[in-house]
Amino acid sequence: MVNQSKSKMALSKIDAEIEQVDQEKYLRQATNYYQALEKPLKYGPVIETMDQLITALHREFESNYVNIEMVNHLMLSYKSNPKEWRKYAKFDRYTYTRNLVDAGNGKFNLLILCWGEGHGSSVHDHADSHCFMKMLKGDLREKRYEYPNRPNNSVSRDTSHQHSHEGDIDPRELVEIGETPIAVNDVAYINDNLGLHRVENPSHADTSVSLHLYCPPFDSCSVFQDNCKKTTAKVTFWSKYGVRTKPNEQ
Ligand SMILES: N[C@@H](CS(=O)O)C(=O)O
Ligand SMILES: [Fe+2]
Repeated sequence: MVNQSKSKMALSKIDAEIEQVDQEKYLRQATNYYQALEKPLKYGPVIETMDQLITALHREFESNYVNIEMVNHLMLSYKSNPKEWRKYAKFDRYTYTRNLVDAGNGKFNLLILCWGEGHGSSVHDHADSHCFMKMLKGDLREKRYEYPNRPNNSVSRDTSHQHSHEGDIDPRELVEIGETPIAVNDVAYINDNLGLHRVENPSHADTSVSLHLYCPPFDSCSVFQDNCKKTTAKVTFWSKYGVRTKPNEQ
């Protein structure tokens, strides 16, 4: 009896692990074709509160074949209500903060990012994950760049066959492909196939708050300098579930 339930437990753990690997594989492949959805789906569910959003997201991630359009829809459908997210919104004087709202059973991360006046991120990628970014308060400006040295983009085409000579200026520079303001309740979407980005709060008078969903979750990404130099950066949490993290829990 004990043995039987033990082996059942072991099996279901293996099943769960397989399921996660398959979902991860599926999500990574979907970054090749998924673009973005600007308007909510016509017949999609209406999301009234942040709790409803979180419950609906969990449901969406139960199966391996996550409906990414539905994830976009859910993020779009929720209308920002500061009372619901205030407890996660913790600011730092010097940099934007990343505050974990929900770890999505290991399948996605939902975070609230708090941007002080003029705060911005460096140019970065999203570790082969999907990134949905919904504005909750204030303004953010997103600048996009081509992903350097990635097959099928012009940066790698332009430079891969060139030989550099002494005195040459390194031709590799990040190529900007657009700049978009993101308004409250809008959702911006990016993945590494669409490029890199850098996000900034352009206001010197007001703070901004955004809600980010990453799937699969990641704990490091790449950061790029103007000359395309790439380094790995660990991403940390300023708080988890509304509680400030200690340095060893970040
Ligand atoms: N992707 C960044 C925030 S942003 O600039 O899009 C992060 O998770 O820290
Ligand atoms: Fe980002």
